[in-house]
Amino acid sequence: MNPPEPSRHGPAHNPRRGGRGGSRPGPTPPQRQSGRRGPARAEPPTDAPVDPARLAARDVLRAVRDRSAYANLMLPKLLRDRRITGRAAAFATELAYGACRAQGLLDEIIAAAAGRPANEIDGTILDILRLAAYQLLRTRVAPHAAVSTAVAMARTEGGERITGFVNAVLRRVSEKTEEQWIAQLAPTDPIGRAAFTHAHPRWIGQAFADALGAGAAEIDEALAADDARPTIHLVARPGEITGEELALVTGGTEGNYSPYAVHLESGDPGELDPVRDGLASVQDEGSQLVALAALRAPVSGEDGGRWLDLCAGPGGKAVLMGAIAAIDGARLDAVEISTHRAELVRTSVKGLPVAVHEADGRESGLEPGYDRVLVDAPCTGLGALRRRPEARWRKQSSDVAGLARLQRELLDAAIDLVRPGGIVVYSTCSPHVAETIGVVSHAIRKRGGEAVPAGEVLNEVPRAAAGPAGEFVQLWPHRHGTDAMFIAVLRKPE
Ligand SMILES: C[S@@+](CC[C@H](N)C(=O)[O-])C[C@H]1O[C@@H](n2cnc3c(N)ncnc32)[C@H](O)[C@@H]1O
Repeated sequence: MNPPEPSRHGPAHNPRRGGRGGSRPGPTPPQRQSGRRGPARAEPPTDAPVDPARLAARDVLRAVRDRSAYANLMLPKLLRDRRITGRAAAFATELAYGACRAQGLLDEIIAAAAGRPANEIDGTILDILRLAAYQLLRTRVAPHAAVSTAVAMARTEGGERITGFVNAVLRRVSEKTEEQWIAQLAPTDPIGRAAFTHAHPRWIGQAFADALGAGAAEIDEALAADDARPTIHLVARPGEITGEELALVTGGTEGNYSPYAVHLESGDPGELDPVRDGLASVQDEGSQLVALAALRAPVSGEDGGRWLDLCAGPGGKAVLMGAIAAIDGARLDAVEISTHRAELVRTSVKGLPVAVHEADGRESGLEPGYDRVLVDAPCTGLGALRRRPEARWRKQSSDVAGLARLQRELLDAAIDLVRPGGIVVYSTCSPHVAETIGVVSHAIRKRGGEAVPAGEVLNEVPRAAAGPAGEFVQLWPHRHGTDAMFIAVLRKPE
């Protein structure tokens, strides 16, 4: 079997794709490509055995489709169970995550090549076609290897009757580059086109464009960054290790904004000593900035050290706030509605001055008078799609209204719980304006108070102003290399 071949998708940028920039289609050498290439014409399939990496990727696609599994939970377990390591593990990861991210785009191309909608193709065969189409269009894998392994998998699934179909569809897919397929199939309006090109549902492209507002011309860049494999972000635990030390120990690079952030290109963070020893954990740098904003924003009068995290599970921000509370002599209450997630918070805050309460944040029963409250609200998660490969194809625009209602209620409860002159930070890992500016503007209209310019609290972060007067912060993968976190800082009227 051919050894796994690296993707053209690099880690830190959107490295797409051979053929962009006007390379002319042409005959393709059968072996590994470097840089641009023309259409990846497939050789006749041979009866190759299928390697463990492709089988693992196929099984992930199947579990995602069949059982609504999460690819980023399923794959690491499967690799461990099957003892797939090294290059093979990296190849399986690239294929599984890449094909999940690109699913909608791949389905349009497969449908065009098959002459029928993707949802009319048997699911197990569609998984195989997606996997092979991904290899043909977005990696340097030799086309004959992509096709022959797909045909071999199809033979196991459906016998000889299906191999001809799979072979014919993939041959048609391989006759064009990704760019040529996009030119043929993409809608012509700018947002529809950008969404199609960067493999996002249209409504998400529209939500990004709405949130970019005056910056909507960046839509291509924004969706491209959201479609690229993200780097791993670690957070150094304050009081235990500095960001600089963590970067040295792990070979990573220090973050751009958070003093605790370290970025790694790849690898399994669970294998790192500082992570094993509880000195560091995985947390997007944008999430670190949320916790920092909650602790840095100036309260009126003395900070009495009574802090609250109203939506704490699984506990990333509670750990960072709790570690700083330990240094500052403060105490944090952490509320979480889900039993399982409250337990995760309990485990991660052990040894810190944090009390975990399993409760509905809208009626927590906690004594009002907090100096600082963080509402890191449940949301659509549209700002963290790059870290959840299949998520963009599962979410529905109809989820937004119900979440916005819950977000307004949680923010209202937070304002009840904070003392006059105290600070409420409202954040979402979604840039959708109905979940961000819409919720905060509603609270200010209803409850009064002022928005403290979040950009002043996080003055090290450039080009992040959002909202009617630029009073909120909206982070973006393409501008900041973080998830698309929204942050508003409110001070309760005295
Ligand atoms: C965006 S996550 C919070 C992430 C967390 N702050 C962290 O950094 O790890 C939102 C959390 O709110 C919880 N949640 C949902 N509805 C809630 C409610 N009514 N009261 C309290 N927590 C709620 C969800 O279970 C979820 O764990």
